[in-house]
Amino acid sequence: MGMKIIGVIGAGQMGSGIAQVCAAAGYQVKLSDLEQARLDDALGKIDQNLKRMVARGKLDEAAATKAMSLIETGTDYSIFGNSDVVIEAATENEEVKRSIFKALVPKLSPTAIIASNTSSISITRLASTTDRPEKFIGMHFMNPVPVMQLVELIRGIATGEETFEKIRALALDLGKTVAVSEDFPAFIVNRILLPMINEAVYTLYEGVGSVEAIDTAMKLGANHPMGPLELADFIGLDTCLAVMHVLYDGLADSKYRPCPLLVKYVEAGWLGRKTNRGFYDYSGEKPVPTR
Ligand SMILES: CC(=O)CC(=O)SCCNC(=O)CCNC(=O)[C@H](O)C(C)(C)COP(=O)(O)OP(=O)(O)OC[C@H]1O[C@@H](n2cnc3c(N)ncnc32)[C@H](O)[C@@H]1OP(=O)(O)O
Ligand SMILES: NC(=O)C1=CN([C@@H]2O[C@H](COP(=O)(O)OP(=O)(O)OC[C@H]3O[C@@H](n4cnc5c(N)ncnc54)[C@H](OP(=O)(O)O)[C@@H]3O)[C@@H](O)[C@H]2O)C=CC1
Repeated sequence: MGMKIIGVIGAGQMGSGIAQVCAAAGYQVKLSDLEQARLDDALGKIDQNLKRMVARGKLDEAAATKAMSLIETGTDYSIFGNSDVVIEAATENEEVKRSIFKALVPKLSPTAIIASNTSSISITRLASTTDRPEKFIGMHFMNPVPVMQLVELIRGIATGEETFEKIRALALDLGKTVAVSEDFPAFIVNRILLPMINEAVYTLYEGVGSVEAIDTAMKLGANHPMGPLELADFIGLDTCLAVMHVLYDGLADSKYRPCPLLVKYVEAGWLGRKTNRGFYDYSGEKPVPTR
């Protein structure tokens, strides 16, 4: 039986993007977060994105209206009772994810798959906190979800082949391309990308270049679509730091040491675009470098 109903936990930038692409592909979507206000924000953002796609001729109006009508929100996990798969996209924190799975599992149908969009945390370890490690998998979308082509798939040690095939088919049906990673800290993309971003923060910290110089250098010198500091702000500095901690702890190599300046920004609550301040200040019309 094919999948029909997809649950999404966490309505931040990733959860809302995942909900959008699933609904646009015709799946029924159940989206949850801690606060209804956050869910209303997410619905607003999804609606805006779909309307932009209509304006650019990428989607017809009826399809956008249909997609919006397929998304149901709620703050209680009972909305996931008939979901075929639940994709967890809450904050990058192992304790948060563990407590979500603990509360979620009793509400699920026994056949439901749990997929985590974690950027870095061991799928094997997360799976072991549930009653269904063979039905647990890493399904790692990239940001912005509607635009980025890749989904990384990560099998935990116990992930069943049927689970893997179902989730691979889902990713393909969403129009994505799959790359398979083994279950090691931060998988493939973030094992490579986040140390680069962390190094860019060290480059700033040591005074090698200004925010603007570093981002201009990498955009024009290496043809990256965004500079590394702009990208860090886009990902969220809390998420960047969390991934560096997982790399540092999981691989026990000092080369993954989080830059103290990154730590300080997160401690200040300067998390990037989502808080209007990170390496850039986003409160005005155009982002302004802060160093
Ligand atoms: C941390 C992790 O675990 C893993 C990660 O995700 S790491 C982050 C991975 N992502 C990246 O590296 C992104 C790097 N940046 C880029 O590729 C580009 O800057 C970008 C695609 C985000 C924007 O591209 P751009 O050419 O500068 O901007 P723009 O022309 O405005 O956008 C291109 C298209 O994307 C759409 N778009 C841009 N941002 C969007 C968003 N947040 N949501 C939905 N659509 C978006 C635009 O509407 C536009 O669509 P059209 O072609 O229909 O006009
Ligand atoms: N940012 C990125 O570029 C990428 C991130 N990811 C991963 O996706 C996940 C989400 O990241 P992202 O969307 O950026 O983060 P955001 O901070 O934008 O969103 C996280 C959301 O989860 C909510 N949340 C926190 N705790 C719970 C809970 N117990 N139950 C339900 N919801 C909860 C948060 O609510 P509140 O704000 O109220 O705490 C927030 O709305 C993380 O695992 C991250 O590593 C994966 C790929 C790319």
